[in-house]
Amino acid sequence: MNDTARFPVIADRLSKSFTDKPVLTNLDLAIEPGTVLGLLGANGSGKTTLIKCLLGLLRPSGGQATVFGDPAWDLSAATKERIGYVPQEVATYPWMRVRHVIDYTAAFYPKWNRQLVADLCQRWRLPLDDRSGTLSVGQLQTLGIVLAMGHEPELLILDEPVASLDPSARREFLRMLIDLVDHPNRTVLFSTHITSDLERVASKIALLREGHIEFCGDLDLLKDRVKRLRIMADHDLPASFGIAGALSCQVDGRMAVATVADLSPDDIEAIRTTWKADVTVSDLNLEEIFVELHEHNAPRLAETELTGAIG
Ligand SMILES: Nc1ncnc2c1ncn2[C@@H]1O[C@H](COP(=O)(O)OP(=O)(O)OP(=O)(O)O)[C@@H](O)[C@H]1O
Repeated sequence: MNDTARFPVIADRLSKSFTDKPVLTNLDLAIEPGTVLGLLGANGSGKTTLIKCLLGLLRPSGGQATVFGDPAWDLSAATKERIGYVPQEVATYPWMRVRHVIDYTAAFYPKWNRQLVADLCQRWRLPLDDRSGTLSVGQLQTLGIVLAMGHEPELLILDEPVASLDPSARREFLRMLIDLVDHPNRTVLFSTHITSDLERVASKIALLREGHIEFCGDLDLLKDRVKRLRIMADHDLPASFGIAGALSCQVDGRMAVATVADLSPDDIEAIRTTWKADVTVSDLNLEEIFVELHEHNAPRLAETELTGAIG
């Protein structure tokens, strides 16, 4: 089986620049079927650009992307029927009533699950008789989700779909997402800044930084790779104290707190003996890892698998 048959979504050395500004640079990504892939990146890192390139809404400057084997820039109607997309800003015809927006969208699809749509509208209390132009931002976002779900897509691409949802609507949405992927061939690409949502529903995480996918894999693997060390030496540490490859390191007298990636147990033992120090190792949550990587302008994670667990 070739890769395009195995992976519903592939980006192969995908690049996208706007005039002379590179946003994506030789980006590689392959999403396995049945995955909820959480896409995480700083504002302006290129998440929407990547999503639009995958959907054929932007033409790449280099490389290529395929969705269900079709070139993303030239998706067939049959492939489009297998995709649901919730954009960052949902646009509808503002003069249409909500129920007419739904009927109008349903008319484009040979298969439409009216019961599912009715259930979702009821759960989210969508005012079906209101004109869509009068909906609040959050209501419009739920309508966008309903419209993307009606044809029961195999691939659902969500670009910050929950930013404006209230906590109960967000919880409902996450529950629905969990139900949705309880199906071996359903795949979800989910871009959001709400890391706790990703910890709840994402089976894999892709970190987008500096135009590349810096890490793509299980959240647990990412947590295994990035750890916090608290080092207490028996004498003051020099201001120049550092750990090779540390993402960040703060020194205060005898104590140092460092965030490290891919440090081996031998490296930790070396710190203990060199500095006659107690070293405690702790886990970080996804938000802390994200902040470490972005706020401290940390070096990129090496694209290697961890060879030995730290701890
Ligand atoms: N049509 C465009 N023309 C010029 N520059 C653009 C265009 N679209 C996006 N950009 C630029 O590309 C960069 C990436 O934007 P993009 O919207 O993909 O980021 P993002 O990661 O989705 O951000 P956010 O998290 O804030 O939504 C930004 O610097 C943005 O200004």
